[in-house]
Amino acid sequence: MEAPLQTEMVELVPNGKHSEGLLPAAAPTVDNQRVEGPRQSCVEGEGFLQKSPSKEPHFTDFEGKTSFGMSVFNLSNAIMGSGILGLAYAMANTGIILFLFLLTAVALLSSYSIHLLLKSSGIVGIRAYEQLGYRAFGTPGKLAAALAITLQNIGAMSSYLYIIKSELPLVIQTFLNLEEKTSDWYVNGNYLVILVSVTIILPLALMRQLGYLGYSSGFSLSCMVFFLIAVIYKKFHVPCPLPLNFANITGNFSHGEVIEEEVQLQVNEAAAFCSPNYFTLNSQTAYTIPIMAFAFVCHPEVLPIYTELKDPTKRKMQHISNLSIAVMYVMYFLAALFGYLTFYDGVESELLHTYSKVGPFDVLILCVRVAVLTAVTLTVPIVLFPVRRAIQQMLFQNQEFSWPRHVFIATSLLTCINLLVIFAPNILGIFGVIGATSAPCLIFIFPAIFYFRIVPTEKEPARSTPKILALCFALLGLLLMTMSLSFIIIDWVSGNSRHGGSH
Ligand SMILES: NC(=O)C[C@H](N)C(=O)O
Repeated sequence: MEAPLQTEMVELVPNGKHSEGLLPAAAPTVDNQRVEGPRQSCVEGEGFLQKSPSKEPHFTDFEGKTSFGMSVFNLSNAIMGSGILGLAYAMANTGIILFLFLLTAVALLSSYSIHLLLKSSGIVGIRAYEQLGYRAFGTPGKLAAALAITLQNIGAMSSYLYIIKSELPLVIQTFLNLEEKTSDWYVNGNYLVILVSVTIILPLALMRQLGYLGYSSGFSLSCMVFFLIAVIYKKFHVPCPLPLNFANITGNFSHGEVIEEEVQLQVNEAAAFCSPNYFTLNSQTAYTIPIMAFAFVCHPEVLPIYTELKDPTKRKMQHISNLSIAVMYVMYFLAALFGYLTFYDGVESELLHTYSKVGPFDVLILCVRVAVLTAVTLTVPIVLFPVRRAIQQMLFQNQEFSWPRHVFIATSLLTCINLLVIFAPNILGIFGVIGATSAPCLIFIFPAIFYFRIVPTEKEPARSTPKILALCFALLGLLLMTMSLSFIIIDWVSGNSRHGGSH
């Protein structure tokens, strides 16, 4: 890859975590009402996005260098993450048609919310999500946005560590040629996740600058493409029902003489199990919107990517967003469809883990596991950077850089996330809670209310169609959030979760 391209890439952090996203960039706005002070010299990772001092990043005079194509790549990278692993489960609980309808709706709404963000930022010349919050509602607005981003990133990190907890034991089991899972510590996900956190993630998270870690953004995206190809390939090579499922659904295989009707019944049951549902509703359907919302979150990265764009215009950035969302929409649908059509109702909330039913020694699945594990392990420290920065911004705003504080925040964050992952029964809880709280805030509620406040009434009166639409959008977000949260809580209380994949 050419040097200039690399420079552009390194400025972005994968899974939507831009290194500058949480900075109070010293961007004096056009009509200078609520603008934050100059950037703190103590901000970590400064070298990660070095600009010449004469060219203080300003939305209007900042000279972006990133091409259209590279921006599509960067934004796709920001969208794509662990969310893709939960979508097949969502399809199993909605049916193909309802899933397609909901996925389309979330993708379209996501694109509309980017439109709101771009329009608001165009008016005030701001290039970070929190700053829009600050501009709209002052410090509470900024804190709310920072909190939602922090929560979203903590959710993303937890889901990554959860993947380590569930997949690493399987990889080790395969390498050690163990047919059955033993109780040894080296195949215990909880120990392994702590081990990986301490030996790999913590040292990387302690770095002051991200440096080359930024390059792994492209790597994670390639791993997910590899994962998708494997899912499609496996659909045509994994039998349905799996011997395990068949035994489960028919139950009494070995009981005495099997009379002809029983055989027929079993065949019918197997056929019913292995035919797709087009429209289903059950208690787990409540997780669908949160999983999809989680999967489409990239909104904190849109403005930084816009700032980096060459010859930026709102229209161009909207095209970039629409294209990235469209590409991810296709990938998400294919992964969900083929994952579902491989296991049908037997699919687990973390699709990759479901392949352990196929057989522990499958080479293709082993390679996918190793690739995904490497990608998520490298992504955790990158996602941790903006969270630490947000915490520093919120709690230690005007203080110099301090190593003890730097180390303390990273260690505490990792400890909390480890505990969360060890005690979380499955990844669905993470997708559910984050997808029902911070994701709707970042996608629906905040862009709409920020827009409502930021666009001046002289330009668009409060009762103008775009503003009323924006308010309806915020209300829709609030409704989805309340509904999803209530259904998830009801599901927990009634304890009838049927998802697999716990360890
Ligand atoms: N960027 C994020 O916060 C989550 C990402 N959309 C994912 O699916 O993992």
